[in-house]
Amino acid sequence: MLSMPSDASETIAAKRALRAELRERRRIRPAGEREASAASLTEQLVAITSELNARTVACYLSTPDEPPTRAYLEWARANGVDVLLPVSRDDGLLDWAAYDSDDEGEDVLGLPVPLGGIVPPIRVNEVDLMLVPAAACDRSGMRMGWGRGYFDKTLGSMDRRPPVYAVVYDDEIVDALPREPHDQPVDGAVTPSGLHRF
Ligand SMILES: Nc1nc2c(c(=O)[nH]1)N(C=O)[C@@H](CNc1ccc(C(=O)N[C@@H](CCC(=O)O)C(=O)O)cc1)CN2
Ligand SMILES: Nc1ncnc2c1ncn2[C@@H]1O[C@H](COP(=O)(O)OP(=O)(O)OP(=O)(O)O)[C@@H](O)[C@H]1O
Repeated sequence: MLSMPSDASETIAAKRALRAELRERRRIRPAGEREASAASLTEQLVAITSELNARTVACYLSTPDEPPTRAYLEWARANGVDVLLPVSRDDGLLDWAAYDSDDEGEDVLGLPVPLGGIVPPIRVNEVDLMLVPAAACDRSGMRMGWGRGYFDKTLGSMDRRPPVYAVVYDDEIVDALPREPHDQPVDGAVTPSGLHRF
């Protein structure tokens, strides 16, 4: 792991290097390991949703390399839990769409999105739980994403924040991450091995 950088440009470079390493690690993660962890990740996502008695959650539609969320999303639909999913905009902000059909398209960055309607942006302020994608998080709760600041801006603009949990693989919880002033912390992480509160 990299040493802690001291100034802003070093921090940005350190994040970039770490993201490249994490992206590669996800890319080469053996399919067998991914599949073996999928069921326990789903159980953990269901457990935190049930524990918080969440009626509405924000989550994401996973890409093949990300910790898989689709089985959880199906559970949510079958159990009357409303789900909002992010749709990247090219101005750096997120729209949110309801998970109300299996039809998928791609957003401006090529990420999977539901083809249901975009909901009024205020709705994300009313969710009971946010399950956010991340590249890594550290034991103090710092989250590092994929480098466009979508979730920092979303979380930074919310005045009443629900519990926010990053969804990552176990080896993506690290001791310390390079940190910039705008970085928004999370309350914990959900991994295949369990729930981690920071
Ligand atoms: N499934 C899923 N949906 C999601 C996210 C996600 O992480 N996963 N997002 C979570 O925020 C948003 C999209 N975020 C993105 C952030 C960066 C890049 C990207 O292309 N990054 C550059 C590297 C930039 C850098 O290192 O500075 C790259 O990968 O080449 C793509 C999407 C919204 N939807
Ligand atoms: N609240 C904010 N207001 C304005 N710009 C921001 C804000 N948060 C982040 N940014 C900008 O977004 C860029 C990416 O930020 P950062 O590297 O922290 O993203 P990230 O957390 O990895 O990405 P994401 O949230 O999309 O997963 C930075 O260059 C930063 O200047």
